[in-house]
Amino acid sequence: MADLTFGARTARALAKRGPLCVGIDPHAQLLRAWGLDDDIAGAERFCLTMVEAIAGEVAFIKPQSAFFERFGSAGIALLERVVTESRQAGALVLLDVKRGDIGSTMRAYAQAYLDPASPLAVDAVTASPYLGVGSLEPLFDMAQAHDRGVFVLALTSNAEGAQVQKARRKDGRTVGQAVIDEIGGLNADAEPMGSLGVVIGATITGCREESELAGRQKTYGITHTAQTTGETAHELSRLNGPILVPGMGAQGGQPSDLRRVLGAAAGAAIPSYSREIARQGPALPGLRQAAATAMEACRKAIGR
Ligand SMILES: O=c1ccn([C@@H]2O[C@H](COP(=O)(O)O)[C@@H](O)[C@H]2O)c(=O)[nH]1
Repeated sequence: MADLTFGARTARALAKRGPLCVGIDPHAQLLRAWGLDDDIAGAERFCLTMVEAIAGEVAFIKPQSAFFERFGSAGIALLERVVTESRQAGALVLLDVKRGDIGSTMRAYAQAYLDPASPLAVDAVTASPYLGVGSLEPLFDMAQAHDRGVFVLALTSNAEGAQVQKARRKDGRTVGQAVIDEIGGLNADAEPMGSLGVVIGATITGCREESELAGRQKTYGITHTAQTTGETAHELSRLNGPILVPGMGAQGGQPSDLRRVLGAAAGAAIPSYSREIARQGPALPGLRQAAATAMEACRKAIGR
C-alpha cells in the first residue's frame, strides 16, 4: 500500500511539478507525423520517447488504453512498460480506460487496474458512471483499500455528451451535476482532498464565440462544435477532489478555459493535453519545451 492517499499524492504532485497531465495516445496520425509506421514497433518508439521526454517533468501521465489495445497483447505489454517507466520517473499514472460495468465484472476491472498485485496496476483510472454511480462502488472500494484514485466522467469534452450529461433530473439538477454531487459526498472531510475526481472537459459551456473554437479545432480535422454558453451552471464547491480537464489544445480548450469552466475550483484542475504536446516530437527538447510552456500557461491561468 502507498503511504499517502491518492488525493494527498495528487496534491503533492501538483504542488511539486505543476498542474499538467500529458496524454500518451499512440495515434496512427501521430506515428506517421513522427516518421514511424503504424505498428507495434512504431508505437513502442513513440511511447518510450514520450515517457523519456516527459514523465520526469510532469505530475500526471495519461495513457489512453484504446490506442494500446488496438495492437492486441503486444499493445498491452507496451502499456505495462509505459506505466512502469512513467512511475519510475516520478509521474502519477492515470489510465484513461473509461470503464463502467456492474457487480462482479466491475470488481474484476478494479482488480485489473487498482490492485497493486496486477501487472497493469496504475495510480488511477477513468470510469463511466452511466450505469449508475453506485455501479462503480467496487472500483471506489479498491481505490480506497490501496490508496489509488478514480476519475468519474461528469461533463465530457465531446459535444455528444451533453445529450445525457445535461439532461435534467426530476430534482432539477443535471445528470452531470448529480454525478459531481455524489462524488463530492464520497470525498467529504478528506484532507487535503479526496481520492475520487471528476472529468470536466475544457470545451464545455463556452463563453466565447463558437467560431473561435471551431477555428482551433479545424487544425486537427475535428468537426464537432462544443457545447455553448449558459447550458449548465455546474457547482463544484463541494467536490473536494481533483478535476481532470481533457480537451486542452487539440480540441480547442485553452488555459483561460480553466477558470471559465471551473471557476473557484480551478485550483483542483489537472489540465490534460495529448496530441498538442506529442506533435512537437520526436525530438526530446521540443516535447519538453511544449510541456513546460503548457504547464506554465495553465499555472498562470489558474493562479497557483
Ligand atoms: O471528456 C473527455 C474524456 C477523455 N478524453 C480523452 O483525452 C484525450 C484527449 O486527447 P487530445 O489529443 O488532447 O484531444 C483522449 O485520450 C480522449 O479519449 C477526452 O478527450 N475527453
